[in-house]
Amino acid sequence: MNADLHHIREIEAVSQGARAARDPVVVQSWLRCLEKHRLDPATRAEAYILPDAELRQHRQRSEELIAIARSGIENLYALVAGQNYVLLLADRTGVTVEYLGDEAQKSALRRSGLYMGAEWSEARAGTCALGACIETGEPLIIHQDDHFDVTHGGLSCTAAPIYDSGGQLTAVLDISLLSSPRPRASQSLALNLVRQSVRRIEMAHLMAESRREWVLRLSGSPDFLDVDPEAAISLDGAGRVIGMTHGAARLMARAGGADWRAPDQLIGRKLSDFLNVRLDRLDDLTRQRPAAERFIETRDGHRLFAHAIEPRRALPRNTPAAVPHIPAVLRDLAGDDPAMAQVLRRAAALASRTLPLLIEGATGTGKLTLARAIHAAARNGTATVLHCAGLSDADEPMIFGRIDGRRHTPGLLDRAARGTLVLDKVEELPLRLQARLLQLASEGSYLPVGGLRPITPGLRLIATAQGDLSRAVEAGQFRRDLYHSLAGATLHLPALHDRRDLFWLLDRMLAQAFGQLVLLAPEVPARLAAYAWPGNLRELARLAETLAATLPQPRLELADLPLMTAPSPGSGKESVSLLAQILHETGGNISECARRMGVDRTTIHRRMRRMGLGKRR
Ligand SMILES: Nc1ncnc2c1ncn2[C@@H]1O[C@H](COP(=O)(O)OP(=O)(O)OP(=O)(O)O)[C@@H](O)[C@H]1O
Repeated sequence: MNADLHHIREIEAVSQGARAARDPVVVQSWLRCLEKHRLDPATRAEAYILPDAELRQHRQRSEELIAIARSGIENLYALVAGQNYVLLLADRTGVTVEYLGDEAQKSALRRSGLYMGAEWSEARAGTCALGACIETGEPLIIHQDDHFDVTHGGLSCTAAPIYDSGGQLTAVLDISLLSSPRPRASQSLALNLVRQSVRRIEMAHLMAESRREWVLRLSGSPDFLDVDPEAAISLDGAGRVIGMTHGAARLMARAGGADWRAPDQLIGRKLSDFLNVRLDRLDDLTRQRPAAERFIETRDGHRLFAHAIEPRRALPRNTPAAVPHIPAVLRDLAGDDPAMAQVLRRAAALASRTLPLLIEGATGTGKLTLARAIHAAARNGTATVLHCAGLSDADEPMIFGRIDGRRHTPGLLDRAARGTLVLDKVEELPLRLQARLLQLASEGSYLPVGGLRPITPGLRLIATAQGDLSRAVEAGQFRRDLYHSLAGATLHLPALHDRRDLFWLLDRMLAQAFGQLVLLAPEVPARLAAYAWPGNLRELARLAETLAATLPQPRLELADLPLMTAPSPGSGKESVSLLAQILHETGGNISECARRMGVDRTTIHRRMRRMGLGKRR
């Protein structure tokens, strides 16, 4: 019987209750394919690769995870170098958002779906390691004809789930081979490696999140406790669990008779429900004492070794969990605006990493300013800006330097070494220079003009683009490979008319330019809010400068404003005072009103008095 037919018959037999000589996870996945996903084993489906725009959305949602997982993935890839393994990081829907594979095998890998953007959900691809791992939440191997669809019958795939610190499955790490030895057991080492990488990724994630909390790291043996622990738990000031690695979730579930699949049975509970540890004795478990003396017991009687790590800045006991630290250079870029707060939180998390960043936004939204602030927040060296608009092929030596015989004329990249290179308006880069920059973006090195040996300048790359760079890719104006290399993480800056901190920004700009606080007449805010600000922050900054030069006194009247004719999209607020409107929307809640307008409560009271608005209930 032909092998494909044999495979289909085996699946049919399993569906009718026959016992199969297969790993039970494979059998259960086959049954899900038939019953839940309604797939037909006789229908072949090639690997599905998402269109670019959709992939981009998936990558954006996973950016922080990719940033944290990247070094773990790279280490794993280095461990299996030369053995034809491909590494895929998929989000929780099964879409590959990060990929490391051999360039030489690229087209074969793409055809087989071991590639960026491939969707490996069980519902789409049938039994496969990524899909089955998402369905079961467990590490597993799907080897050759374990795959439901015969199309994937040559692949051997091993995957382990990555859980976030709240206990939710957030991604899957997969290590795959296009062709592998016949015995399934050949992949046992791969399973251990991928498990270990995932454990370290989760650990790095938890540690990055928990700088201001106590973290308790645990291990069955004291030997690797301080360098490579098995599990970790973060705690609030009252000794309640606020975060955990998956290893810790399993351990606590076992110790406390809870279900690790129900994280709410673990998060928020007292640590003492699971471990015999007193919160006031955590100090005894720090590295002040030798690891072998730091043992504790679980509630179900297992001995573990523990390593308690103090909060970076201790919080008073019983205070709620602290907000992540955002360096002042970044915090200074916005008032109280939720979209900006999110951008700045992500920027702070990404600042100290080497991952290339892409900052997108309309003209004047502050892309270059943000790029410089990210550099200032974390890196030594200088931030060098390459203005891509107006560059031509003739600028190659200016950028890459030139080697004539033994003479090296350094270029901009040499001068930028060990700092940050900002590629400003990268969408304007001519195609030839895009090709030249690809090596820098993907491998970190470049060839000077006339040079034979690549130079590795140790640069962090930040690119800025006006609008959506993926559109330029789709229009064939920007290289796709360069785009993927640059967009390690993407930050989107909102347009000014969508920001809630317009008045905070204006107050600050006017105060700086005028030398003291400038009061706004009651009608002014509504007029400013009704305007579209097509030039965004640049336009606001210019307005502040002009006003500061022309205002006779520190008070801004409607008549002082220039003619501003572009109405804000959908605002219709021209005739309504913004303050009155927000007061109405918030039911007269002064604090909320102050928060929304990006000013303090006294300012609201003062403006209300000036506008003759009584305090409403
Ligand atoms: N966070 C901010 N607070 C106050 N002013 C800002 C801020 N960001 C930018 N600006 C002002 O806006 C101007 C434009 O900023 P920037 O050059 O960073 O924008 P951009 O998005 O890179 O612009 P473009 O795409 O048009 O080159 C700056 O010169 C500065 O005056």
